[in-house]
Amino acid sequence: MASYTQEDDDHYRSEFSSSYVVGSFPKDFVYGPDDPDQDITTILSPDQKPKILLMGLRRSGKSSIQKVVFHKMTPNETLFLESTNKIESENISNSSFVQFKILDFPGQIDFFEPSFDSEKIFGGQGALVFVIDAQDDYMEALQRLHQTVLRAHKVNPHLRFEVFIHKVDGLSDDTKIETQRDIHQRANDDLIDAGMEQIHLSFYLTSIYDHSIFEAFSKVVQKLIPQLPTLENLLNIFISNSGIEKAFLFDVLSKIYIATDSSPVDMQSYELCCEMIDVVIDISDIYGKDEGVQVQFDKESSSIIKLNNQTILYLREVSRYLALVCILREDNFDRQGLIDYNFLCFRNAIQEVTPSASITSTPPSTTTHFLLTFDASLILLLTSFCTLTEEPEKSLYVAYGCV
Ligand SMILES: Nc1nc2c(ncn2[C@@H]2O[C@H](COP(=O)(O)OP(=O)(O)OP(=O)(O)O)[C@@H](O)[C@H]2O)c(=O)[nH]1
Repeated sequence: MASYTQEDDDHYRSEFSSSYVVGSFPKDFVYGPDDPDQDITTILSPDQKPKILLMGLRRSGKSSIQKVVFHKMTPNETLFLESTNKIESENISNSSFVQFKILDFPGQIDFFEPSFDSEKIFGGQGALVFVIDAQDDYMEALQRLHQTVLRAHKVNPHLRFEVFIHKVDGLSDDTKIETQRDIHQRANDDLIDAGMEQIHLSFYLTSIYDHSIFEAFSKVVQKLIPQLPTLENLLNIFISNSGIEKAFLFDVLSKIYIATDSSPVDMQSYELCCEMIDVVIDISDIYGKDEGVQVQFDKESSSIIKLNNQTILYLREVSRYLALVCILREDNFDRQGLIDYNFLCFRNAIQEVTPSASITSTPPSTTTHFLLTFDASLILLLTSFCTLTEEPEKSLYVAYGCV
C-alpha cells in the first residue's frame, strides 16, 4: 500500500482549500456581506430580520468581536484591523434559527447629528451591544452608554441592551469582579437619576482571547430566537431520556450555542464542546476526501471523543449548520443505540420547529418517540407527544408502554 506522503497531504489540503468538500459543514466562513455601496436606508429597510447593533467608543473592540465570532479571525490578527469609518452591515443567515443582521458602528459616530436617523437605526426587533474597553478609563464610555441607551429606548422600548465589559483578559480575577460591579452600579445609577430605572441592562465580561466572547454572544443571539423555549424543552427531554449530562445545540460556523438544556452551563464544558467542533471541522477538512472521491459528511456523520476522566463528548449533525454536542459519562455510552435513536427523534422534532412553523403561528403538532432505559435489562419505549405551542412547557406530556 502506498504510504501517505507530505506531497499527498499538500495536494489534499490545496484541493480542500479551493473547494468546500467536507459535506455539510461549510468551509468558507463568509456569510454573504451586503453590498458595500448601499446606504443606511437600504441596510435598514423595514422587511428586516432582527438586528444586532455593535456600538461603543473607538478602539473598544467592536470589529474584533465581529471578526473573531463570525469570521474565524484569530485574536492576534485583530491587532491589524483598521478603524471603522462607516456603518458596516452583514447578514448572518446560518440555520433557520440564526438569522439576523449585524451592524458595526464607527466609534466616532455622532448620534446627535441630524443625518443620524435614529428611527431607522434603533427601530425594529433586535439588540444593542455596547462594548466598553475595561483596560481603559471607562468614564467616557459610561457617559456614551447612557446617552445611547436613552436615545435608543426612546425610539424603541423593545430594544434589548447588552453591555460587554470587554478586553478583560488583561485583568486579574479580583479586578474583573470589581470592574463589573463598578460599571454595573454606575450605569444603573445614571439610569435611576434619569428616571429610567425600568431599562434593563445585561452585563457580560468578555475577551476575544478566550471563549467568553462566544458565550456572551450566544446569550445575545438566544434572546432573538423566538423558538428558544421549545428548543430547550426538546433538549431537556432528549438528555433526560438518554443518560446525557449536558447538551448544546451549536451553530457550527460561529460556535454560538443557540440552545442548551436547563442545567447550568459551566464554561469549561462549553469550551470543550467548542473545541470538539473545531476538531471535527479540521479533520473533515483534511481527510474528507478519499482518492479524489468526495466522502459525504452527511446527516449520519458523528464524532466521539473519549476523555481520560470517564467522560465522552458526542457530536451529531442536526442540519447543514447545526450540530448537537453532548457530554455524558462513559458508562452511559454503552447504550449508544438508544442515544442515537433518541437523537433521530430530536432531529425530527427540530425540523418541525422552523420559523415557517413558528410557535407564534398555528401550532404544528408532532409525535416524538424517545427510548428510555431504566436499568440495563429493561428498555421501555417512551412515546412523548410534543405539541409545540406558544407555551410549550405547559403542553408537553408523556405516555409510555413496554416493548
Ligand atoms: N487585549 C485585548 N485586545 C482586544 C480585544 N478585543 C479587541 N482588542 C484590540 O483592540 C483594538 C481595537 O479593536 P477594533 O476591533 O478595531 O476596535 P473598534 O471598536 O472596532 O474600533 P473603531 O473601528 O475605531 O470604532 C485592536 O488592536 C484589537 O486587537 C480583547 O478582547 N482583548
